Amino acid sequence: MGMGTYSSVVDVAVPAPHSINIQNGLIACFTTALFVYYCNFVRKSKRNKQLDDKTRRRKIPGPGQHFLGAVANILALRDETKALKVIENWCERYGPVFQLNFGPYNVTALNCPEYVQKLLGSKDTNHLSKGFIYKPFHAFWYDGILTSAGEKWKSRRRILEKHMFSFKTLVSYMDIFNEQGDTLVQAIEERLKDEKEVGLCPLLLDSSLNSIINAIFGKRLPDLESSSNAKFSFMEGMCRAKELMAKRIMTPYLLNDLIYKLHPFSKVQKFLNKLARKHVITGILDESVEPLMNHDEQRRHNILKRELAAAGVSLEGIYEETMTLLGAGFDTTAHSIDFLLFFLALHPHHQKICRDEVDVIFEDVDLCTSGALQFQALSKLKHLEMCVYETLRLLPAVFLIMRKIDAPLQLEEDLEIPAGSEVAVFVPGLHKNPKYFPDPDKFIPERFSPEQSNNRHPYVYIPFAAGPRKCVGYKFAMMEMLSLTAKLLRSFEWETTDRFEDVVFLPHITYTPKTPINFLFKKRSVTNN
Ligand code: HEM
Repeated sequence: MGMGTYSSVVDVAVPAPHSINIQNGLIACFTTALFVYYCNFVRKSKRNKQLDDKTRRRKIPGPGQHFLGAVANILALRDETKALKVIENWCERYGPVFQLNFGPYNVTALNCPEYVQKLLGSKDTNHLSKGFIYKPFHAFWYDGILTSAGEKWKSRRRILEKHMFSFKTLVSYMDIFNEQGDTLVQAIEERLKDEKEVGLCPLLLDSSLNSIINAIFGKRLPDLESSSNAKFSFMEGMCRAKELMAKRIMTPYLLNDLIYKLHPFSKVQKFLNKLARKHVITGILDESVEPLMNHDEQRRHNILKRELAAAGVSLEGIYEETMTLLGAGFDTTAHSIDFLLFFLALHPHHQKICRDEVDVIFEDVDLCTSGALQFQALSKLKHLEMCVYETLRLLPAVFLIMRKIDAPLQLEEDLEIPAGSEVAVFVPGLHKNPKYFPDPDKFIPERFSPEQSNNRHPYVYIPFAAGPRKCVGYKFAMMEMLSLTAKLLRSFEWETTDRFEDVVFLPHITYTPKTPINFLFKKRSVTNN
């Protein structure tokens, strides 16, 4: 979400003067709401204790297992610049399973591949619903495939897999990634005229949002923004929505509907929702706004709308899936590319191996025609692919996965997580476990060579999750990361003045650098066939 680029959600302050009237009545309402929240908290704590006594036979350790633990844990995570490190430390300290009270929520964290497989690999529909942290997502993406469950989730997922992410459709996206790669190269060249150091985050966010909009609708960001006539850009709205979601998750009393309704954040949410609707309905879902399209784009044109409508999904349903795909796919991929370029800058030796690999491809007319990478070229980028995997191991954009289980989850003979529990997987807990990845903080792409990864447990490395709810866009994201980085490797060499240990990552739904990572690019002189 490029927080160095976009100002904080608190200063959105867009719905200005009359919001002050609301705040006058707010203090009285807030006291009432706090009381309701407290009652709810006591009720839930009692219920959790009953569940514990009834079903668990083994005592599970964890931070804050005392009278004020729920509050102590909130305080421990309050500083967002340290929150990710705090959870990493808990994972290291408490081992394969631990218990965590977070305000009124009692969370069981699974932290070893065997247990994680039991949860994420389960096909039992009672284990597929999402946990409480997804509540703020509903406010913006409604009940789209990321948050929905049951039959609705199953049928929509089937449609997306069949029509948007099938092998044939994925191959047709290569023209999008080529176009975005060339645009990115040009944009960097432009920036180099005035600036020595370039932060790529805003360019990458634009690029990945464009890729998804083009893939789903055969349109581009300017099509969407010019037709809607809104003052705030769509991108700015999306970034602020994510920041607001993150703030709500980290402040659990805001997950209470009554308190949230009275809080100024809900006003900001309404404003952002109105903005998104304006952009998306008039800019992309409205067929009367016809963009300029090439042949592939015409074939794909409004693929999501067409296929969902054919399955009887209403316009509202199409809107929620559109927002879900745009929201789930844009900053995850953009930040991952930013991190990959950062690691390649910090490790010039790996950058060189990747560039040599890319040069061979660009000089082969079957794999790269007139500078356009062909789909089959991507499978030749072996070292680059390992670098992508290693980047996603060290900085998995989606660091937390949660389920609310509606049936007990048996982990061991004497260890059962009761129905109704909130169960979490903190991805870096697995990815940084030295038992599976020796020297876990080091960037060593060779860990993902076939020889080194063949015997690894399949649930120890899960940047795209795993099992039935694995990321539906993971192949799309991999293609995008490989193609864009290949284009950059062909056109530039780069370094960075930043040190890894100085970059602060914030838990803003996805791993987000607090300030932009800066690059020093040097243009290469190469001519493409
Ligand atoms: C590097 C890029 C990406 C990463 C690391 C990533 C990671 C993930 C993870 C870990 C999940 C599981 C979340 C959970 O169960 O709570 C997920 C789900 C999802 N992702 Fe991605 N993702 C990426 C890119 C994309 C892209 C490009 C799209 C769409 C174009 C996308 C769409 C989705 C959707 C719709 C889901 C929900 C799937 C379901 O619940 O059935 N993601 N992603």
